[in-house]
Amino acid sequence: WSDTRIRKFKKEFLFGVATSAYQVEGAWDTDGKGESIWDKYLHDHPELIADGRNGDIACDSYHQYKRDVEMLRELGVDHYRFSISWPRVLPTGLTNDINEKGLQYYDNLINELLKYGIEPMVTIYHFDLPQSLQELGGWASPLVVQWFEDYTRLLFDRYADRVKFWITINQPSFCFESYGGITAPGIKSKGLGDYMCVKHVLLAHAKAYRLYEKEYKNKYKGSVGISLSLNFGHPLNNKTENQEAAEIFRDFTIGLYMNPIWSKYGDFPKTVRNRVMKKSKEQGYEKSRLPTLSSEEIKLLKGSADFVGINHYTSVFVEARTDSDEIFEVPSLQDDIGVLLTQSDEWVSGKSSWLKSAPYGIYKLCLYLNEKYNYPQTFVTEQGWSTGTSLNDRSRVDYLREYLIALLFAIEDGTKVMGYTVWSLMDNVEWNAGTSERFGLYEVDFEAEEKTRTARLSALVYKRIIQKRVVEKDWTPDSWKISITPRSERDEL
Ligand SMILES: CCCCCCCCCCCCC/C=C/[C@@H](O)[C@@H](N)CO[C@@H]1O[C@H](CO)[C@@H](O)[C@H](O)[C@H]1O
Repeated sequence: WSDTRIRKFKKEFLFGVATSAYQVEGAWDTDGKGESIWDKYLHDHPELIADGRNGDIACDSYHQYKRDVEMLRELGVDHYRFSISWPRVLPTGLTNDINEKGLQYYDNLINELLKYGIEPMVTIYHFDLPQSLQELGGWASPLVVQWFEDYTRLLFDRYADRVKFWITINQPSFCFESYGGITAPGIKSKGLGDYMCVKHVLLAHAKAYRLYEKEYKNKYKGSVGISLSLNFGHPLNNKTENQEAAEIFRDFTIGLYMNPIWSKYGDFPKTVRNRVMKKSKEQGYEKSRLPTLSSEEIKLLKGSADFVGINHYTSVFVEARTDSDEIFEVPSLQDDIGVLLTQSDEWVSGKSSWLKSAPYGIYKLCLYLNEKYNYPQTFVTEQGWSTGTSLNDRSRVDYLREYLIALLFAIEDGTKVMGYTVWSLMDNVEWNAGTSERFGLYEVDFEAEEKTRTARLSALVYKRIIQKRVVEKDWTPDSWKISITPRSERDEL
């Protein structure tokens, strides 16, 4: 990015931060909340948590939500993306038992946000399925589509008058970790259960979208989208086989979710269907391990989103391999894709092993989506950087600035982006990594009873970017104290 022209985010561009219920709320069994798959998984397997800290208490946002909103006001954000815990509002997962105290908690949070002019952006599902539904088959069962629709209706009935941004599901690609035995519920069904899960997640999303479209949209005028994990695969070099390998990788990691909703003909990408079918036959399966979508399902899915939520953290290089079955488990997504992934040693590393900074990845991703899906409406719903504990998070500042600059270039080249959301407002429970990887603009002292939150350098820098709508590479704050800027003053800046 050598040219020095100053690029600005428009006034209507929304800046925000994100969290999710399991990662911040704590209060795992308070006020009638049911057990989630993450409660069970980490209670049963404490040895899997890097530093032994699970989500039982986390940031205690269930009790400290007013402090969370105060931090949002200090940052001066336009929106706050948070998720609703399904088992907190429906302890059995089904609507036979509605937990009023759970619903009240989100009422309070939403009202507190609106009181200060902060737009709530609600994720309906962020990985924490009620354990009782897991025992009935979870996301591998087709019944989950109806369960999800019933749960969603409850939320729309209760909150749609105040919530204008809805995200049905966070990252359907969770299926590959959940059914790869890596994350809750820890089921090992690679190349089979994971694909069933993807199909049902997409259908659940589409049903929720159609429900809003039919019964709530006219009245409340909100938008419903889905957040996808869209990291970018660059070919390792210009060799044709690596270019093709990168395209296959993108079909499996982007197209698998985007094609059914955003492509002209719908359905999973042809390359993915053909590849999994061929491998399945070779492996002795009569039918493809990738479930088919019926013509009604294709119709239901096509066009079922007002925006695509982009969760983008990093990039990979993709290299063609012919011997993938010797490297990866068979069957598995990795074997079906059949490529080798690497990251450059020159990319700065975050605290998470997979997280390296390659800002041009978001630019390339945006242009790829524009070309492939005809300039879809997007919203960056997550982007973030992990460190250890320190208030001086220079590497996060660099990461944020460089990615935002790359995003400005993508906007200039025609990408339709409504807003940007930093993961995360504060340090939280990073799933199996516990609190060993910190993603927060605010540091959280998990040892302290009140889970004290303190602004990091990145919080001050992000506040400044939001105020000025430009990314100033050399700006440093005079003091590390953060305080609330009244909205009226902010709007004058
Ligand atoms: C020499 C070895 C080289 C290996 C190179 C291969 C590395 C591939 C890495 C690709 C990235 C895969 C993992 C990506 C994960 C993220 O996209 C995912 N974690 C995003 O999920 C959200 O992230 C937040 C932070 O992790 C999380 O807290 C939040 O709940 C998720 O929504």
